[in-house]
Amino acid sequence: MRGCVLAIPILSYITYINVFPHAPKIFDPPRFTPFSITRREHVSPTSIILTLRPKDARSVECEDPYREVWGKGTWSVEVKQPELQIARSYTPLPPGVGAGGRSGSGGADLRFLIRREERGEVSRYLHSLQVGAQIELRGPKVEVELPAAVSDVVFLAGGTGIAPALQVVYTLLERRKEGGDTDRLPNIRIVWANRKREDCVGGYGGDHNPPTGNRDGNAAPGYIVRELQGLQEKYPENLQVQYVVDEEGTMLDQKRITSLLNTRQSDAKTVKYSPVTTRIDSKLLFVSGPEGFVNYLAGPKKWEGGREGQGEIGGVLRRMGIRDWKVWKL
Ligand SMILES: Cc1cc2nc3c(=O)[nH]c(=O)nc-3n(C[C@H](O)[C@H](O)[C@H](O)COP(=O)(O)OP(=O)(O)OC[C@H]3O[C@@H](n4cnc5c(N)ncnc54)[C@H](O)[C@@H]3O)c2cc1C
Repeated sequence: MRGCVLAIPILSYITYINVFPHAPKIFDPPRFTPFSITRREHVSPTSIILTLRPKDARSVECEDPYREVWGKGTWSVEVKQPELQIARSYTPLPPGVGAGGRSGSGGADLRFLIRREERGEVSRYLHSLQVGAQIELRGPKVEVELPAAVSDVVFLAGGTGIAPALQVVYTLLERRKEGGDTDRLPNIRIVWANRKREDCVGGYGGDHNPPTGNRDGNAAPGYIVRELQGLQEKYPENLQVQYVVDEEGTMLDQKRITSLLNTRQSDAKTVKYSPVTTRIDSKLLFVSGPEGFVNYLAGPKKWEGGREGQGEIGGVLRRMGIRDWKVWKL
């Protein structure tokens, strides 16, 4: 029996090195891995995109070093602030079709959308760094493993919560298509909510057209909007994106969510107390963004056994009595 237990990992390792003979490991938790900043782009008054490349030249030569984790679902890495010795999580943006494109480094580059928080320790540190600076990352941490059977995804994203939405599109549409799995491409609907138009310039869709006379109507779309538009052009049947902007009075309310979920308002009954995760694997409803955004729409996450868990469904979704969607708070 003992031999059996040992043989399984050894066999898996041999299979792994046969399939990926030169696959170097970029990450080596619990250690941090050094990367350097190769690009720094301002994408709104409060946000930048940083492109990072591993300092180890061997990993840069690797064709697709994050292949395994991209096959799973949404993931994050921790970034260290060396002076304070603290770390925060950030979400790699997938290789883009619009603004970013596949990196010239053979795919080892990682891009991050980073919002500067007033008085935030790590986000202010990241915003202060210039091209050439070194950053240390640890991970990857899979946040949500996407089930094979998924047929419908609704993604409610606030601010930088759009990063995991792009990851879901990448894993479920891009990777599946690349793998020839075109029969299993799900239907994905994203709503990207921002406080200000400057965070999503040029982003219109659904019932939301540029107001006449609006200066932004003709402005070049922002970085992430371009990426979303590129994906929509590539997957017109499978991807819809709507934008809501607080300062323009468009809202992510019960009516909008009801229409996204294709449930009639009269079907939305109040439930008493339902656990967040159900056994449904085919319909996934993500709520991703700052704490206040997630709390308002889906109720707070909860500390369970020393780690942050999903908690109960609360907020708007609880009032709607969502039954046949599996809800994930990110
Ligand atoms: C899985 C995961 C993925 C994430 N992905 C991303 C991503 O891709 N991009 C991204 O930008 N963020 C992302 N985040 C959020 C990120 O991890 C950080 O929480 C965020 O950058 C703020 O960290 P900070 O150290 O700058 O702020 P902190 O120092 O932790 O401060 C947090 C908040 O408290 C406020 N605050 C701090 N000190 C004070 C004070 N003295 N008085 C009053 N208020 C104060 C700050 O203004 C800030 O709003 C992610 C989080 C998770 C959990």
